[in-house]
Amino acid sequence: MPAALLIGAITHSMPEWNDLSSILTLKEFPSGTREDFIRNCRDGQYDDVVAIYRSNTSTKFTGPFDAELLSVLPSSLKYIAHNGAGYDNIDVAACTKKGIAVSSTPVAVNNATADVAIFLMIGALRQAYIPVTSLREGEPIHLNPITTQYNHETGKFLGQTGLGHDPQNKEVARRARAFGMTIKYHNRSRLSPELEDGATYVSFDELLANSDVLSLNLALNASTRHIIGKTEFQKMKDGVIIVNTARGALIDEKALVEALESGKVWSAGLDVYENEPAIEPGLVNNPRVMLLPHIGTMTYETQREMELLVLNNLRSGVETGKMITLVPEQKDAPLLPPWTKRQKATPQRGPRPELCDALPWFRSVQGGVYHNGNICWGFLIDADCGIRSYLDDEVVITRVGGGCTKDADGNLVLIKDQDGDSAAMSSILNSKELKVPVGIIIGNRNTLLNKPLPHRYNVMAYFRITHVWYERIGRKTGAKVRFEKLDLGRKSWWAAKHSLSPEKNPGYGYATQPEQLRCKACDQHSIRIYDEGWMCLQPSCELFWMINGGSSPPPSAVLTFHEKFLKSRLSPDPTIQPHYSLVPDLLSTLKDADSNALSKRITWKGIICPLCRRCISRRFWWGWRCADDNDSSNCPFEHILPIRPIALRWVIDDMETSPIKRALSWDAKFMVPEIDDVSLYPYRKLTYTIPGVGSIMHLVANREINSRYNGPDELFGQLQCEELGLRRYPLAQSMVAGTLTAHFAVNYGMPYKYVVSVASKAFNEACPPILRAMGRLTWASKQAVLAAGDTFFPPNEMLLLGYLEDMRIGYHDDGESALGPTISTLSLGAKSTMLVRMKYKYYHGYSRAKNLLAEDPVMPGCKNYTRRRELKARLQDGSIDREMYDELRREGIVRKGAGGEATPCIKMEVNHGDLVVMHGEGLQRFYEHSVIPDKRLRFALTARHIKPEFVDVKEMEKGRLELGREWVYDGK
Ligand SMILES: O=C(O)CCC(=O)C(=O)O
Ligand SMILES: [Fe+2]
Repeated sequence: MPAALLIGAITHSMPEWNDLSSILTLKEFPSGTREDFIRNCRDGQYDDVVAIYRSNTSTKFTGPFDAELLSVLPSSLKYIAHNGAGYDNIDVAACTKKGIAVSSTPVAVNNATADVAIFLMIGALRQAYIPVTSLREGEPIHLNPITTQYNHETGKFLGQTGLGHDPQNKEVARRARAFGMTIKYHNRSRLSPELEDGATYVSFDELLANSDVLSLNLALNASTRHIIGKTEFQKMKDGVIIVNTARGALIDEKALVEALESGKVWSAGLDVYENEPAIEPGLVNNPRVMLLPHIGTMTYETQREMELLVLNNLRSGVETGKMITLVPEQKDAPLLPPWTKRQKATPQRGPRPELCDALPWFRSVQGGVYHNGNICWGFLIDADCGIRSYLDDEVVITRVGGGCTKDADGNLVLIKDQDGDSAAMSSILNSKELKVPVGIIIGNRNTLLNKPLPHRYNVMAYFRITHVWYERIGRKTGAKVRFEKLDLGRKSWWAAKHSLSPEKNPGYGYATQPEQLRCKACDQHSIRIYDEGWMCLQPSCELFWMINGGSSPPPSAVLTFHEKFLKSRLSPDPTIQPHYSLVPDLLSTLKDADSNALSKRITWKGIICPLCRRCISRRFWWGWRCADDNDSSNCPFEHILPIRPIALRWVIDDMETSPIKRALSWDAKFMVPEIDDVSLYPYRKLTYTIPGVGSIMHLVANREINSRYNGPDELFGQLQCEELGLRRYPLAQSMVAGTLTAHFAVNYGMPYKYVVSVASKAFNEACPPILRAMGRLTWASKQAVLAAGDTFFPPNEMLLLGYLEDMRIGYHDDGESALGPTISTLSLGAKSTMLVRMKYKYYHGYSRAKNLLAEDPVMPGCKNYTRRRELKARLQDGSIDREMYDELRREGIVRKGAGGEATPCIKMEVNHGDLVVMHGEGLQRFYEHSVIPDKRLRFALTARHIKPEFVDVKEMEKGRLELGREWVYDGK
């Protein structure tokens, strides 16, 4: 069991901490020194720790969680649940880099801290310290010498400053409003009206100049340290009142002392200090300052609420992979877009399939445009953006891919004119018309940014399509598109460090419009794109691509974009909203999903790692793991789904979960089996025989068979309770490296080369349901082999497949040199359709590459059967020679297109409990099969005999299987 470590103490929620012991080993470091703590880490005492509970108070035992401390913390650590609204004693950036999630307690403290802020504000306004102490010191009532400057708060401005959406601001504001104060605030960006709640947004300087009371409610970090210092005090009103309940170091304390002494600041109310626990003597000695010993959150309710929030964060991290109140730096992480990794030498994981798995708005594993329903949702810019492309902080200009070939120098050149008719182009035009935001991904082969990109694929942002037009590219007409970032309110992650934010960029603006002229030949408007001059952009116009309506095209292929075209911006439009999250958070939707939801298609799609933001495909039955199999240094994130067994009732529609006896009718398009209700009673035995090739025996189960003790009904439940080791592997032959199979698989017994990447599991490690199924499969194989009059070799290998909604196995054969001729399958759960068809090359007599088969078997049912059989007969009787034979056969090759696949000859509905046995080597050699389950949970257990001479002796042991009495099946 993984462990959690408590540093320091929990005062009010010890029972809840102890409750965690059901999922975690609990360890404690109640007090000590940094040296002690580091020693414990180095000694390996915390090597199983995945989560740490710490607080601002416990910092005195360990010192800050800085890079030094992080370097000794165990590599298993994934979550730091911090108790405190401030967390400046944690190096969040270093944590993020190491894939450690950090949470704080922002909300719990709001009310208590806001109370203290108001208490200090009134105390400071009335300079309460003076009368309070004078009374205690025996001064008579009414002889108090001070009349406070402010005797009523009405009408005073409360200037608040805050960065980020800190709800504490709101609580202070709400209280201050009750005293009749007006609220102004400053933030990095303006809040939405409902968060603003009547407060006025002003610049930082305005806030300083107009506030009567300035209350600080913001987090401390490098850019907010000393945000109030000498210069800021100078900008303030004379007699201003300063309140600080956030962090001491926001104010330069020495400057505050000076400002108090000079009278610039009338009084101050402080709960926090720059160098706690030390306090600047100039403050302690000044009776106009109200001082509190950092009591902002010191109420029982707040303390308990904070502790519970920390524990909930910790639990949620461990159980779901996501903390509830992650620190904002990790929440937004604008500098960490979702990404996929560079591909390794062995393509275990392909970057492109992982990207497309995780992003619903970019499911295109090939090509640069993702469109669906004639709408473009996503766009990839990688190596080839074409000539005259452009990229800056907010604008992307690129060609629309497709229609290209490589020339002798390896450059892509257009081979045909582009127009609005292609599916990609029309989807782009639609998205422009319908104002659909398009997500853009940038690949690291793109050189427009002029700096290295962090990952193979990087998600940029949502963009709007502003212009689509045509240009002359080489000898052809090519389409171009200009995108503009949707959210101009914040700087892009790919922007250079020192580049200006969009609002401050000179020349940028909604007022700037590209120039537009009407063509004198075609009377159509075209915008001016290039500095070199205006050109008509209508491909059909005689003046298309002629500079300034003259008779010559631009002098050079390299052109400069016109300033106005680059700088113009569409006005912001709040009605334009992306259809999908740019960074989807699938995990958050699965927290309370039931088992049925967990078998849905969406849950076997990819997620974005909440720690390192990598796109992760679902490779494991149990959930997602970020790290590669053989790469332990990687991100520690994994998410285990709370999978509970799905009832048979949910996957089978038949009224009582399966018929007493199945009614039958066959579609005349397919082969009709031979029916035998007697020899394997209570099974109905259906046999499909392809003469000279092989046979398929379908043993149809029924309710009686399925409901028996340890029968299919129970097996279906039992399999779901075991950790079977099911996972998805990369498809061996795939257009895109790393594409995973659309089903989960695991092998037991004799290993054979079909399984490339994992050693199979030995039968002596197999759980009872596997062995029980093996008993059934052995029985079924034997029936089929004996019926065919062949020698029976008991199966010594099993492949277990798991299918969730929409998973399937496409056409394939099971024929490998190591495999014997008999393959039997037990189906459990949802019904499926199994189709069998002749392989392409035997169907046509030539391969997909149009190479003639050396030996064409010319089987019944193949294409042009009569003609091909006749030709073959003529070759055999010597009336034509081989050359002639080949020449005549070549005439039959379909020149264009795929030539079509064979139509399936056998179609079976395979139900829960049914057994299917394929027997005959030719069935795998000449035919192929596919299985399409009925969208719900299904298992298929396939057993074969692997010829021992093909197996490594060291592995032989795994295939040893002596079916004990309890596993043997008798056919009932
Ligand atoms: O899912 C099935 O029923 C059969 C799967 C299959 O064809 C195979 O395991 O090779
Ligand atoms: Fe198969």
